[in-house]
Amino acid sequence: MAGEKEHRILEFVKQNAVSGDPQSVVDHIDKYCSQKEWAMNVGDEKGLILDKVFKETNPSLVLELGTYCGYSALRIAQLLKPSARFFTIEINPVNAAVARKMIEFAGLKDKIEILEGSTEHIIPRLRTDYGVVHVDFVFMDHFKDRYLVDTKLLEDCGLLKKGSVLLADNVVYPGAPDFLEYVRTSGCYDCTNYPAHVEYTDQPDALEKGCI
Ligand SMILES: Oc1cc(-c2ccc(F)cc2)cc2cncnc12
Ligand SMILES: [Mg+2]
Repeated sequence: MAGEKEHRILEFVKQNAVSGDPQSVVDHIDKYCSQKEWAMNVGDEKGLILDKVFKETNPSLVLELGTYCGYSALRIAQLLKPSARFFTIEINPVNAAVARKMIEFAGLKDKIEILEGSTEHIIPRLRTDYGVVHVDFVFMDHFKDRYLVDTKLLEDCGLLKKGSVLLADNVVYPGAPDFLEYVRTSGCYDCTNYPAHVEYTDQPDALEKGCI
């Protein structure tokens, strides 16, 4: 049944991590998913790259595509400046429900706005429904076949500006070849590749940064 593993991850966190301590929650998700059941969190190795790129950007408006259980949302929310706003979009209602409970347990529910639905539906409504003018930092970690179309949707909605940063997970495995081709050849992005591995494995993967 969809969602069972995600509920087991949440239960392990609630039984073992320190309530109100986001890093304890992040560490315990990594512990469970590296020792008990693999799950598609960005993980500790790629998470440190996410942290580094995020800190270099110091964004005021952050968008994540693909919340899952809230792991990367917690990493990001720990680094947000006080005035920043952070939206994360999750299409799967079971994952969104687990993420809400995970984020509440970590004590960061006031920092993170989880938007439940498709990127296709929500991105065009960010300006009218949430007052978003521009997005400074986008972490892409959702369906790989949505990376390119959602990048173009963000462009077409006027949500990206000079200085906006896209950071995409899994550009090697499972891979997002059309997205990579576009950001590297469109002439609009200055790209950097960060080689790493699929979370909790030795399978090669990478993050790709595209700066406007
Ligand atoms: O980080 C990720 C990894 C994998 C994945 C799946 C199967 C496999 F064998 C290896 C890796 C899938 C993802 C889907 N959405 C977001 N992130 C993901
Ligand atoms: Mg991923």
